[in-house]
Amino acid sequence: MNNTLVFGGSGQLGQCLKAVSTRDNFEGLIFTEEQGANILDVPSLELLFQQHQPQYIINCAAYTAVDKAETDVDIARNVNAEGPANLALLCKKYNTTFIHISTDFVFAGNTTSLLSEDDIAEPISVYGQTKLEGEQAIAENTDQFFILRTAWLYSEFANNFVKTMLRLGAEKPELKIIADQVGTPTYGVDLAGAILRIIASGSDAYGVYHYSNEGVASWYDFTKAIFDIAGVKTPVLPIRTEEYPTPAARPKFSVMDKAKIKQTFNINIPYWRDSLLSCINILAK
Ligand SMILES: NC(=O)C1=CN([C@@H]2O[C@H](COP(=O)(O)OP(=O)(O)OC[C@H]3O[C@@H](n4cnc5c(N)ncnc54)[C@H](OP(=O)(O)O)[C@@H]3O)[C@@H](O)[C@H]2O)C=CC1
Ligand SMILES: Cc1cn([C@H]2C[C@H](O)[C@@H](COP(=O)(O)OP(=O)(O)O[C@H]3O[C@@H](C)C(=O)[C@@H](O)[C@H]3O)O2)c(=O)[nH]c1=O
Repeated sequence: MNNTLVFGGSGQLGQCLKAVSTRDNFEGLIFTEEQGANILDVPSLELLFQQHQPQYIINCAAYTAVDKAETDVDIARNVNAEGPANLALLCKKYNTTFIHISTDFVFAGNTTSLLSEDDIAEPISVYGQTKLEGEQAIAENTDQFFILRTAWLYSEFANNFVKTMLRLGAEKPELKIIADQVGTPTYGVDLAGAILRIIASGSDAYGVYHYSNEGVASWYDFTKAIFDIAGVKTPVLPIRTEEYPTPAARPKFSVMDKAKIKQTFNINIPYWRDSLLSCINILAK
């Protein structure tokens, strides 16, 4: 059995990991937020590593408020860059494999071809910049790491775009949603399954991997699908990015190539709309 410390377990992906590990009888995950773990508190982290001698850690902890990060720069950098650096140093010291989650927002989004792991990352937001700094800090401080870049995460847990749209759809007479930002929605339960598969494989094919669901959508397409599946009749109007000003810029194109993770770990990735159906069915219960 692998001893795996999970950080950020109370967040969306952390809750997906709890649900999927229970569903699949995957043993050995230790959810450190239940003991108040803070990835910025190095002495407490060291005690956790000493106590559990983990083979793996999974870092789901992050500062994810994309717009707020533009003004909360120091906090975002602490959590997204300094925290992963702390964990990487301990992973090196304790011979632990580090599984870290990053984002499509490390890319500028000014291309139109599928983004591979080797493509240049040039973030256009503080959130994206601090997440990239976190990736770099990990690679500088340890060799045994898997960095999984994912995108547009949603699930039945915590706050996310699907829940926001269902709420706004019930409150507003119509919604205006950006149609010229294109990416791929990702069901957190699918991503959690992929993370557990990497651990189960025992693989040492360390490095950066892209994982989202299959297919392509704009935020507008995503919203139309949410309403279609959930039976929400509220009209949805497609708009340009300029018509919905936000503090943080977002990539216009962030569709990722998943060939590397599929081939390395023999993973089947569901089409985004199929997974959305599963999630909305659960939310409807
Ligand atoms: N959500 C999305 O759309 C996407 C997310 N990602 C990445 O996926 C990962 C998981 O995201 P998601 O689950 O949605 O994020 P959430 O915001 O739902 O969860 C983040 C978690 O991190 C915790 N946290 C914050 N600061 C600290 C700290 N100093 N020490 C310990 N825990 C801390 C939060 O706890 P608390 O609430 O108590 O502060 C929260 O439980 C992140 O790395 C994110 O960047 C990538 C692409 C898309
Ligand atoms: C609420 C709303 C949003 N939008 C647009 C704004 C934005 O471009 C897009 C998504 O909005 P949100 O702010 O909910 O999503 P956002 O927080 O930008 O989502 C991102 O989160 C981080 C953590 C990631 O890592 C990314 O992969 C991505 O999932 O939808 C509209 O066009 N109309 C609306 O009414």
